Amino acid sequence: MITTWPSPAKLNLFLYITGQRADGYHELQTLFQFLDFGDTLTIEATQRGALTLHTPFAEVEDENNLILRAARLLKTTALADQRIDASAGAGFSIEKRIPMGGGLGGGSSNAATVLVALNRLWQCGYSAETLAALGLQLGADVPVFIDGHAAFAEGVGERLYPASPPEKWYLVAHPGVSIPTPAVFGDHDLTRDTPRRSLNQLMDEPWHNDCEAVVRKRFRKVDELLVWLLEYAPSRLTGTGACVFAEFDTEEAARRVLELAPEWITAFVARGMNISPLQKRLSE
Ligand SMILES: C[C@](O)(CO)[C@H](O)COP(=O)(O)OP(=O)(O)OC[C@H]1O[C@@H](n2ccc(N)nc2=O)[C@H](O)[C@@H]1O
Ligand SMILES: Nc1ncnc2c1ncn2[C@@H]1O[C@H](COP(=O)(O)OP(=O)(O)OP(=O)(O)O)[C@@H](O)[C@H]1O
Repeated sequence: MITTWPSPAKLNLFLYITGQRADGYHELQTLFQFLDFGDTLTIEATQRGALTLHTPFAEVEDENNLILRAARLLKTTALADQRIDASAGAGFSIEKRIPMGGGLGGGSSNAATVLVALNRLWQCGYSAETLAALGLQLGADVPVFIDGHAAFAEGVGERLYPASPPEKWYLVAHPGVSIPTPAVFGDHDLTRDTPRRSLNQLMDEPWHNDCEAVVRKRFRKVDELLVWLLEYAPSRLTGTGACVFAEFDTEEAARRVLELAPEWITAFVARGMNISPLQKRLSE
């Protein structure tokens, strides 16, 4: 049977770096919200054993593609736990809409959707907590996509507390450059000592992203994009970039600005969602 699954994008509505662990990873305080915009995965569970991506990416070898890495991880784990046998297989196709290296979490989201969907299709019976722990091996943002609820996150993003920020309309814009996460986390000038605050305190204060200054300094196009957007609405970087978002109370207001966008800007309008489209699909 062929099934289709949403793989939504996320925004980091704020992102603060409060320290660095001994292993080099950065301690964050961030607020995740999903978008009603994302990729669509088509998955066919088979009994032929193989895990196949029918729509390979030009930019990523199959071996490294998070779709297949997530599928392999679940298969190995479920085989070891004797929840499936070696004949469990799957074929995947994806309609990719989320720009890569954009700070919209596309790779993590694809991995989460694969874990959740195969857990259902292969009837592995793992809990969301177990899937999130597995997913964390693939990327820091996988757990929030599995959890499916907007969340305040601490640690490297693995300690999640459900949150319900306003579901605003966003103009999300891509400046045409791809920014690797390690390039930003490795920058000497990055602010790494923002004091930790409670969620209540954070919700009451204006929201920022500690990666923004470094990204604006290193990537002129991101700076130009923010200068342009800030004329119209409060705007920030998401994740480690390259995408930025401007927030609006209505879809019409966001679309009016979209129409004014210069040609070099790729942009779309989407709504913030506190329950992810994947979560909604699961409860159908
Ligand atoms: C910053 C966020 O975009 C917030 O949503 C994500 O936490 C980044 O997640 P991601 O792109 O999936 O990043 P990962 O693949 O987990 O990590 C890539 C690299 O970034 C650095 N990294 C990542 C996350 C983190 N909290 N501290 C780090 O220092 C590490 O060098 C790591 O090897
Ligand atoms: N299925 C996939 N979709 C997107 N990227 C993938 C996938 N598989 C592997 N990757 C690799 O992972 C990298 C990071 O992808 P991703 O889209 O998660 O980053 P991002 O948008 O910067 O998000 P964030 O930094 O917020 O996690 C890509 O640049 C790509 O090389």
